[in-house]
This record gives sequence, C-alpha cells and structure tokens, in this order.
Amino acid sequence: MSVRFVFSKSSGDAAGSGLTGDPDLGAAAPPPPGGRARPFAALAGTVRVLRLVWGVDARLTGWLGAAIVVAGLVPVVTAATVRVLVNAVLAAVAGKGGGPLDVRLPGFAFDLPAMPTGTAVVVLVAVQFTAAQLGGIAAAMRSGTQQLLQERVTQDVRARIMDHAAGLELAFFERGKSYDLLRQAQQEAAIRPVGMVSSAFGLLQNLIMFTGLAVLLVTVSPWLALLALLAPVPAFIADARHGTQAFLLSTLAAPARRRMDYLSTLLTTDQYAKEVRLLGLGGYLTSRFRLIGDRYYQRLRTQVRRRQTAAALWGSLSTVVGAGTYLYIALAAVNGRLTLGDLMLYTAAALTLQAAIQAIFSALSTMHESTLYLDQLFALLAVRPQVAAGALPVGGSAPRITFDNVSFRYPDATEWALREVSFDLADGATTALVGTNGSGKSTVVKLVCGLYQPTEGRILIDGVDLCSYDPALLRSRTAAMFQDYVTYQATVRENVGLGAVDRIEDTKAVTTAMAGADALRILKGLPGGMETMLGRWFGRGTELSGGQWQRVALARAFMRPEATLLLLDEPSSALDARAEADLFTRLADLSDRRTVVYVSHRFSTVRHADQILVLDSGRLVETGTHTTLVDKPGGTYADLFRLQAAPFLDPQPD
Ligand SMILES: Nc1ncnc2c1ncn2[C@@H]1O[C@H](COP(=O)(O)OP(=O)(O)OP(=O)(O)O)[C@@H](O)[C@H]1O
Repeated sequence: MSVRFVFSKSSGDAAGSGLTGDPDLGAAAPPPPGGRARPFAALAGTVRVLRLVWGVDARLTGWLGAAIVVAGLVPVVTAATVRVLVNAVLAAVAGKGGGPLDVRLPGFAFDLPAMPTGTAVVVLVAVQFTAAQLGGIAAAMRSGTQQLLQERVTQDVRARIMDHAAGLELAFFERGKSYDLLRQAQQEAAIRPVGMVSSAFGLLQNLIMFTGLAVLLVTVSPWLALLALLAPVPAFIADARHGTQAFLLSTLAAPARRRMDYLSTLLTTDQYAKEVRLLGLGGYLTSRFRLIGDRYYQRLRTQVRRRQTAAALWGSLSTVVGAGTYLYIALAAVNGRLTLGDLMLYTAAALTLQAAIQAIFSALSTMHESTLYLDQLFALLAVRPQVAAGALPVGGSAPRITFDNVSFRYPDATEWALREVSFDLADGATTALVGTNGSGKSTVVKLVCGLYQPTEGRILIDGVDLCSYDPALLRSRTAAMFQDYVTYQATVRENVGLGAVDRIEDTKAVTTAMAGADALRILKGLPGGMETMLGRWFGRGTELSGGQWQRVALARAFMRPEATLLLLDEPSSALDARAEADLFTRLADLSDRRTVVYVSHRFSTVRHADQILVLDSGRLVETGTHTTLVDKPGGTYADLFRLQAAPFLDPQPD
C-alpha cells in the first residue's frame, strides 16, 4: 500500500524540540493525490469501516445493521401511511368512503382490499403505531450496540497499533516522519473509531431513509425527487474539500502536538519535577506550550471559518430547493393536480428528508476524513520490518561473536557511529568495551542484540550471519541491560519478572534473579516486600535510589538463566564501590556458560575482562588485555587508564 500523505518539509525535525525558536507548523502541504472532493471515496471509506467493524465483532455489527435498517425505514412507512390515511379520510368526507385503499409506489400501484373507512383508519393508525414502536426499539438498539461496538473498535484499533509497533524495528522510531505516522495513528485511535462507527452507520440509516423518501416522492413527481437528490451534491463537494484541508492540517500539526505533549510531560511527570523546579522552568515551559498551541490554533481557526462558511452557503442551496418544492406541491394541490394526501406525504417527508440530507452531508465529510485516517492507519499497519527474519535455531552453548568489517549509521544520521569494525569474541569470554563518550560502545551492544542491522559488513554468531537466526529464539538466549534501562511503574516483582514474562509469577525465579543482582537487600526496606509498588503513577508507590533501581534492572536481565549471551551497558554506573566489585566477581563466575559483553568507564572493573576493545570515534583502535594495553606507549587505553588512576597514584600534598 502506498502512503498517500504529503509531509511538509518542516513537519519533521526542522523546528526541533519546541523549547526555543519559531514554532511554525510549516508550509501548507499540497493536497494528496485524489484528495479533492471524493464522494465515492467517502462511500468506499464507509465500506472499509464496515469491514473493519465487522471483523471486530460480527454479531454486534449484525444487530446494529438490523437496527439501522428498521430505523431508516420507519419514517418512510410513516410518510407513506399518512398519504393513504388522508386520502381515505378525504374520500369518506366526499361520500366515497369504503373503497379500495390506493397505495402507490413508483413502477407499480396496488390497492389494499376495500374496507369500511373506520376499519381502514384503525388499520393505518395501527401500522403507524407499530412503525413508531419499532422505531423506538430500533433507536434504543442502535444506541446500545453502537456504544458497545465503538468501545470494541477503539480498543481493537489501539491494540493493533500497539501490537504492530512492538514488532517494528527500532529504526522506525528514529525516523521523524515514520514516528509522526505512528504518533498520529495512535493519538487518533482513541477518538477516531467512535466517530467512524457512528458516521458510517448514521450514513447507512440516512441513506435508507433518504432513498425511501425519494422513492415516495417519485410517486408525487419524478422531477422533485431528482431535485432532492441533486441539491446536496455541491455542498458535499465543498465540504469534502475542506475535510481534506482539515486532515492535512492535523497531519501538519502532529509534530507540534508532539512538542506540546513533551512540554506538558516535563511539567506534569514526577521524573522531571525535581530539575524543572530547581531551574524554575515552569513559566517558561508553559509559555512555550501556549506559543506552539496558539500557532496551531490560528491555522485551525482560519480553516474552520472557511469550512463552516462554505457549509452554510452551500447548505442554504438545499433549503432553497426544499422551499421551492414545497411551493410547487402546495400550488399543485390547490389546482387539483395533486391530492391532499400527496401534500401531506410531502409535508411528512420534506422535513425528514432535509434532516437526512444534512446528516448525509456531515456523515460523508466525516467519512471522508475517516478515510484519510484509515489510509494512514493501514499505511502504518502495512509497514513491515525491512529485514526478513531468519529461521535458524540458536545453539544452547555460549556463542562466539564476530564483527566482520561492520560500519553503522543511525537512521537519518549523516555521521558514521561505527566504521569498519572487526573483532572476534570467543565463546564464554568476558569482553569489556572501553572508549570516550560517543565512541560507539552502546552502538556495538545494540547491534549485537539485533536491534539494528549493520549498514555495511556482517555480524556472525558461531560463524553464521546474525540475520539467519530466528530472532525470537535469539532474543530468548540474550539477556541485556541498557544504559537507559526502564524503570517500570509496577511492583518490584513485576519490575524484575518482566525479564522473562512467562515466569513473572514464579517467586523462586524472581528471588534467584534478584540474588544474582544483589538486589534482595532492597526488599528489607520495602513495606510490601516484593509486592511493593515502585513509582507513583498508580497509587502510593515507593521511590528507589538510583543504585537500587539499577540493581532491579540488573535483576531483570538475570531473569533469563538460560541466556547464553549477556550484554550489560554500564551496569555499575550507579552502584557503590562494594556492590560494583561484587557484581564483577559474579560476572567472572558466569563465564564459560555465557559470553559476556559489558561497557564500563571504570578501569577497576574493566581490568578483569578476558579481552578489552577500545573504541575511538566509531573505530576499533586497540584490542587486548589490561596487561597488554596498559603499558602500550601512546595507547588510548593507557592514556585513559592513567587519567583515571592519577588522582589515586599521585595524591596532592595538602
Ligand atoms: N539513536 C541514535 N540516533 C542517532 N545517532 C545516535 C543514536 N545513538 C547514538 N548516536 C550517535 O552514535 C555515536 C555513538 O554513540 P554511542 O551511544 O554508541 O556511544 P557510547 O560510546 O556508548 O557513548 P557513552 O559513553 O556516552 O555512552 C554518537 O556519535 C552518537 O551521537
């Protein structure tokens, strides 16, 4: 499926974070191909919505459909009965009562059997009554089923987006435009399906009603029926065009909304509260929020004004047609060309028809916008990982990892994060990655995890390209802790257990993992032990210290004892000296069973590794053990080591 949306040049990253600078939304994007008035696209959109809704819950959709048909037919039956009733009464008044009841429909006319006027009136009123009762039941059924269906569709669409997002490559999230697509689909998913379902079914109901009444009007005058059909078309075309503009504006506003969300998050989330207060950023961030919001509002106001003015102007055309038709019918009735029943039919039908036309208008334009949203949703759901997943099973022993001339550039980045890196990590070896900030250490870890594919070169596991392995199996054999590990708003057990979610309820497994990360002692200070809530999002939770959180995150990595590859990115950055020493002793014990790779800036820990890789500006500049590297003249490792050791080796005299 092709993505049919045009993102303006400035809708991506150009306006930055929104914290400073001009919060312009960017130039108005040109309309998408075929994005002008498309009544048929709106109808096609209705079919797509119905298919989506049917897929979510066929039974509820069936009931809703039945209610819609009944609710749509009731006004038609009522209007038709009024004519027969009035004509029967008039015939009786004229002394010609008791004859057959003339029921005219286009293409054919038939008479109900002759009956006394009194009986006919009772029968016709009974028909009206039954229709009204059915109408009431159908309305209640429609409202109930629609409410339930809306909730189901909303949940289903959101779950589909979540599920799909979970399977997307990390790189997807790092491309501004694709992230906007996800963001907008996700944001709209909470509200859009509600409107979609009600417009689609409202449209159906009004179409049934409209067609029925138009058919009845044909019996009065085919020209009137044609007029009634054509009158709404210009208004719809005008509104559909404005609908497209509205959608384009909301697409354009996605980055602005993202920035507003971010500014709002900075002020309303506990994570940032400390620093924001200390720096006194409250007023500044709020004013930036207002500035970006105002800019969007100005554009929205212009757009809404234009749309509503056009709607009012074109809508008045229908009113003119309605009034003209009424005049024609009344005069025709006075001249005896039409019966009083015809006039009554028209009176009963006219108002309902007008209301139906207006409702069809607005439903069609909503559907037109919904179609654009659906295009976007389906475009997102059509995004597939760019690298085909392999199927090779992973061995059960510690893997050997080889980088074969690997270069890597992040999505949209111009600089290389890694350049022509080659190394070999023996199975069961412990390797430390060392280097200055930004030298590429975390990138190596992310590549080994398979979170990104090398831009050039290959990564081999036991001599086979990483891409050939079954990614799910590979992940199950990998335990990792990232530098920016997640602190889940959840209990201690959940925070640890999420490392192997199938064992989240297994207290023994969670306890063992916590023991491995020396995290059990955290429990002593917690009121609910393992069930203590951490974070404050969901009630009164406890906050941990930085080092305690890091131990919990480490314990999460240790939830996979079967993992044969352990990747730790600065696992001890927040640990005290003793905890750090303990951790690395434990890591040393793990070798043979696991291949361990860790990143560290602390040479006290690095020195124990079997192998040390030194990175500098994305290139591998040195490889060896602490002993071979520390004395290398002019070596990067030796330099960094000395810089760190100097304060301890040469204490300054007082
Ligand atoms: N997600 C990303 N998108 C774009 N560029 C990135 C991304 N992550 C890192 N980089 C860039 O890639 C380079 C290597 O970053 P990396 O995080 O691997 O460094 P590092 O050695 O782990 O640094 P540190 O010691 O500060 O953790 C840096 O120039 C960084 O700016």
